[in-house]
Amino acid sequence: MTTNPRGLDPKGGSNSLFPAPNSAQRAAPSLGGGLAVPQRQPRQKVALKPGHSPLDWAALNRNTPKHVMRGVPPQTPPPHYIRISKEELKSHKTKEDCWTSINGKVFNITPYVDFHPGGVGEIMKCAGRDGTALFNKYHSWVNADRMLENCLVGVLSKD
Ligand code: HEM
Repeated sequence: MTTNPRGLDPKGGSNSLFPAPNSAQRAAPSLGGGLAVPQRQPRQKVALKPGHSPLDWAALNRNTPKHVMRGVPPQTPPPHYIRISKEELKSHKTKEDCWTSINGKVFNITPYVDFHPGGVGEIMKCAGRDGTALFNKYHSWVNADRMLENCLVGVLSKD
């Protein structure tokens, strides 16, 4: 049987494998030559409580008044008027009353904690303090501003 130059068999026979079984473009099965492919640890999946998917989080945001998500009285001025000191931030560090700061913004993450795909233990590491570095270490691609927009309490003061 003849094959074309790329080793493809137009009739789809056993020669049609591409890349060819011994090609350098294939990942090496293990030891013994070929390309070395770094083996990643399997992702540790966290089981969230029922009703805590990202879609449920979106629904909660749609159906809950903003001041409730912010955890503030209804007449509280909008977030850009509210300055929050580090001391004040520190006083909100329990699961029932949990704030964190990311990129200078202070969020009430109390309603979000049980929705966190990385688990409660992980997100609580940023409770009551600036969580920017931890946040970026694990998932700099996640858009916290968007995900937590209704939970924005105010702005972290510089002093
Ligand atoms: C308010 C802060 C946070 C928000 C909004 C947030 C949000 C998220 C989101 C959306 C994911 C899913 C990402 C994906 O599947 O691509 C995730 C996963 C994760 N988060 Fe967070 N997170 C926050 C804080 C933290 C902190 C402080 C830590 C660590 C100390 C952390 C550790 C993780 C880990 C380990 C995962 C799992 C990553 C994986 O499945 O590979 N997160 N988080």
